[in-house]
Amino acid sequence: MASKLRLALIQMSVGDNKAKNIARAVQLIREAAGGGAQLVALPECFNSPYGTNYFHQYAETIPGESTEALSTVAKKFGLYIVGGSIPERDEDKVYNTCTVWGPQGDMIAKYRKIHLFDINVPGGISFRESDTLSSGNQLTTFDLPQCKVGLGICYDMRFPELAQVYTKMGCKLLLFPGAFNMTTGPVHWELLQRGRALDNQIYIGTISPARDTSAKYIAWGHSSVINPWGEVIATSEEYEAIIYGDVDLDYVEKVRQMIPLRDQRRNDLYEINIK
Ligand SMILES: O=C(O)CCC(=O)C(=O)O
Repeated sequence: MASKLRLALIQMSVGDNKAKNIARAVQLIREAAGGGAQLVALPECFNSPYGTNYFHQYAETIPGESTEALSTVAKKFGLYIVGGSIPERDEDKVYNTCTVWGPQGDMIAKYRKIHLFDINVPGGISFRESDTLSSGNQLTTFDLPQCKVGLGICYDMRFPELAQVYTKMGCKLLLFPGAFNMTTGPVHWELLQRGRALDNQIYIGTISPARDTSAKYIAWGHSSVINPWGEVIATSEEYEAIIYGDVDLDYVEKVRQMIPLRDQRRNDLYEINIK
């Protein structure tokens, strides 16, 4: 089994014109293909500004115009694409949904954010996704030739149980499209990723939109790849950028041999269960 995987994280600028957002995503995916990426990942809400007042307006069904574009471009360049997320309409509900596309243009996974972002930090940020979004109810993984990959979206990263369960399912890479903000981003964004990577001895990739200081919700940026040793191996500032990260699956095993947490767990005293 191949042990190397080149990721490209597309930290793209997202505006209020959906067609332009989709076109920009396609353009940057093409560029990432030229850069040798085997898997390209987009940010949370890549086709719509992030905000409860936008989700219904920008929501579409799957298939729909955004996901059709991803399918076409995945096939054209023979790539895996993790389509960040879009507001997905399904009957009377809207979800924050990530779709994954294989090199033949087929949808190989669909994940609906399971932990909705409802917080209130006085003087900082107050947000209630649950005012307009419904939560998904399923963990989701997909298989690459190199490894199994687990999916989460943004706030999902705060729940260590999710990453632990994915690890138990055999994932060696977790991807979190996410748009942290100017209150929680500076303190929590990198710490959470490094924590999840280190706890589980896996790779983590996060994909943010670029920062737009004129937007109502200002994204933190700083998309990154973390290795199983807890190191940041690729990252960025807040601007639009493609971040390449080279994942080495053999290194996962090396780290697990050096610090053999998996054999030292006290499953006689505690255990993470998969429902
Ligand atoms: O957890 C946070 O601080 C930010 C989460 C978020 O922005 C989201 O889930 O979309």
